[in-house]
Amino acid sequence: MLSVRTLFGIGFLVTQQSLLGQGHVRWPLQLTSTRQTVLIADLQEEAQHIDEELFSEYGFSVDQLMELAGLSCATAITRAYPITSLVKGRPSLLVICGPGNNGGDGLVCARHLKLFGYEPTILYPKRPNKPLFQGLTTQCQKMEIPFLTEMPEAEVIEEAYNLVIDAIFGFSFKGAVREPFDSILDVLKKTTVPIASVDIPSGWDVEQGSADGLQPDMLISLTAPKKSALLFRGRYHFLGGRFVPPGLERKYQLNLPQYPGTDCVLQL
Ligand SMILES: NC(=O)C1=CN([C@@H]2O[C@H](COP(=O)(O)OP(=O)(O)OC[C@H]3O[C@@H](n4cnc5c(N)ncnc54)[C@H](OP(=O)(O)O)[C@@H]3O)[C@@H](O)[C@H]2O)[C@H](O)CC1
Ligand SMILES: [K+]
Repeated sequence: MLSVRTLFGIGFLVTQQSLLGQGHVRWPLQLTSTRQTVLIADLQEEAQHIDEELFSEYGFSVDQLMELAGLSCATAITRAYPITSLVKGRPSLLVICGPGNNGGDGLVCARHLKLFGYEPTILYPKRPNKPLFQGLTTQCQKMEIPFLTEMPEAEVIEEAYNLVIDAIFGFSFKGAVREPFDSILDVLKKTTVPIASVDIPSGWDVEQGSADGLQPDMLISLTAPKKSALLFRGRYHFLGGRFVPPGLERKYQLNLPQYPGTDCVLQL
């Protein structure tokens, strides 16, 4: 059971509901599980600022961080759903990629999962006309990962796949879901196959979540859990994206937990 604590000099406990009702609660929010306590990127803009500073002030490139983010996701999936635990005859997975960097994380994740012995299939309906995403698509094709041309029905997903990886939207999602992703999310809400969401369950408001939205079995928070992660009710919550320099961690008071040894993921 998750509990939430705000620390405004003195610590006191509040309920999740009352906390989430306050749109402008500032840092730090804590997310406590039986394993770890981590602080949460409270506002959508803060998650975006951290991301921008990694590129502008700290000299990273998008493809570098995306590679580490996608590798974290693939590694976390191997921990939660080892091949030996999968119920279908083949270790088949469906990876659904959106039009932004969250979708890029999904492509990288699919490539690593293939190397780890899984059989991913990708749905990538809206592809940005940028060399980064074209390169990631080519890499997946050369890894002999099939691409679907349309979203399968919920029953087909249930028959064919052990897990759906939701890499549709991350922290830049805003407003009502536009097509084709609206129909895709409707199908995902109907399926009983477990869903692993990259960074944020797609369709959820980054801060407020979504009462009637996806209910993934797994969430892989990247850099730091976002505020809506307080509403995650699935079985597996992992932290990934082990690339935050100490100065940035101090500036945003991230107080990230220690990753064990050389691991790129941590179960929360
Ligand atoms: N620092 C890190 O932790 C890193 C995280 N990474 C990953 O990047 C995403 C954030 O990526 P970003 O490209 O900023 O945004 P998204 O992937 O969340 O989505 C942007 C696209 O989504 C479209 N969009 C937005 N809202 C809607 C909507 N309501 N309906 C349909 N489509 C929507 C938007 O389209 P526009 O037409 O508005 O342009 C964009 O195309 C983060 O969450 C991590 O997963 C990086 O990989 C590395 C560093
Ligand atoms: K997502």
